[in-house]
Amino acid sequence: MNILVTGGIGYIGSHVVKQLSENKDLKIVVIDDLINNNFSTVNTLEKLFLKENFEFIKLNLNDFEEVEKIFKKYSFFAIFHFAAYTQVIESMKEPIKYYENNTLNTLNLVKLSLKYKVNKFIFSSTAAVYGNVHKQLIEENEVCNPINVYGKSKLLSEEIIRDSAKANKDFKFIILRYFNVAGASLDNSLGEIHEPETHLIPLVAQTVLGKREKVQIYGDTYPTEDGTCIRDYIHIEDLASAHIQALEYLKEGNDSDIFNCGYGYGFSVKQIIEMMQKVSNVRFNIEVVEKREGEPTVLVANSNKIKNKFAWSPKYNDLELICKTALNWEKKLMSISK
Ligand SMILES: NC(=O)c1ccc[n+]([C@@H]2O[C@H](COP(=O)([O-])OP(=O)(O)OC[C@H]3O[C@@H](n4cnc5c(N)ncnc54)[C@H](O)[C@@H]3O)[C@@H](O)[C@H]2O)c1
Ligand SMILES: O=c1ccn([C@@H]2O[C@H](COP(=O)(O)OP(=O)(O)O[C@H]3O[C@H](CO)[C@H](O)[C@H](O)[C@H]3O)[C@@H](O)[C@H]2O)c(=O)[nH]1
Repeated sequence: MNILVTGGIGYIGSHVVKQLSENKDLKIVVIDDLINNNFSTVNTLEKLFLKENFEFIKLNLNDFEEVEKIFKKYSFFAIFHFAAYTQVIESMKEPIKYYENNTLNTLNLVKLSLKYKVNKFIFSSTAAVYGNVHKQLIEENEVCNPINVYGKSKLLSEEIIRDSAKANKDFKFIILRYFNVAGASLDNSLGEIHEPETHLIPLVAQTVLGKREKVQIYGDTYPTEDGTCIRDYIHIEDLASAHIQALEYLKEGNDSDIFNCGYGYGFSVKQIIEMMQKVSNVRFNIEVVEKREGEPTVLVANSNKIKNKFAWSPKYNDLELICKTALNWEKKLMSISK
């Protein structure tokens, strides 16, 4: 069974590919343009597979002709579509870049899926599609009102996928709306590599290790207990296993659906910093700076739906473990780069 994974060398895609490697009946074809220069991840993943079960193709999805050749060559059973740009601030400054990569390239993949009858489409969406929801826990049927271009580019992709499924009854999708993904694989073989890094947990880990001078808190006057924003941090291994379950769910003949991926409780920026201080036993400099543009105050998932409909029960919903694995991974990256 051939499976296409776009963005399979990235942070989340690589963990999913690793878990997919446990099923020896699958051939995984990864398309990735290596925008974060994570060549080492290609080697790590290649080692997990028999030669005939894995193929890495360095290609940009905007090369529609080449992408179509790949669809023609393999009759894909399913697609996991991770490839995207993911930086909220950049998306506000360069909207076209985001609509092209995140929306237009998704449209092309859906078009090719319909043409080549690839009927299982698993899409990486984001909690950023919700915008500022004034509820403690966000359900999937909440009205989506994204407040940044990144979130809008993903919501438009969702609509393309949903409308295509409405019009083509064989085409099924699972949209996974990830909350804040964090941590590294427990065996420390894979982790987060972003160029530049913008996510809070790896930035704090890099500060612990002396790679950065200080941690900046983007605003401490939000209407929360300690004034900093709250997010629902999900461990990467649990998020990856949700994808394996999504594929199973479609294989069992279930209908298309949308699922939040989070644990259902949130931590503030200050709580993350405190936990990193605890696990590392290192004090570091902290500076409160301006709020970031396009920043929701609280994003926490109601995760009942995924827990009830998938055979998914999170194993690593432990902030200490998330911070420890993130820190171990940053240590490894630093020792390699020395
Ligand atoms: N990391 C998070 O917290 C988070 C949260 C919500 C949603 N997401 C979504 O999850 C997906 C994966 O995120 P990630 O953190 O692993 O990002 P990442 O940057 O680590 O991985 C994305 C991968 O896609 C590739 N890529 C991007 N555009 C491409 C293109 N046009 N052609 C070929 N390859 C391309 C990159 O080279 C990269 O390897 C994205 O769709 C993102 O929007 C991530
Ligand atoms: O140096 C930093 C970095 C972040 N933050 C704060 O920490 C929180 C988490 O920020 P991240 O940048 O780690 O993550 P975001 O919540 O901005 O965004 C992430 O989660 C979103 C969904 O919740 C989207 O999916 C998006 O792709 C993904 O980057 C935010 O309140 C942010 O303001 C800081 O205070 N200082």
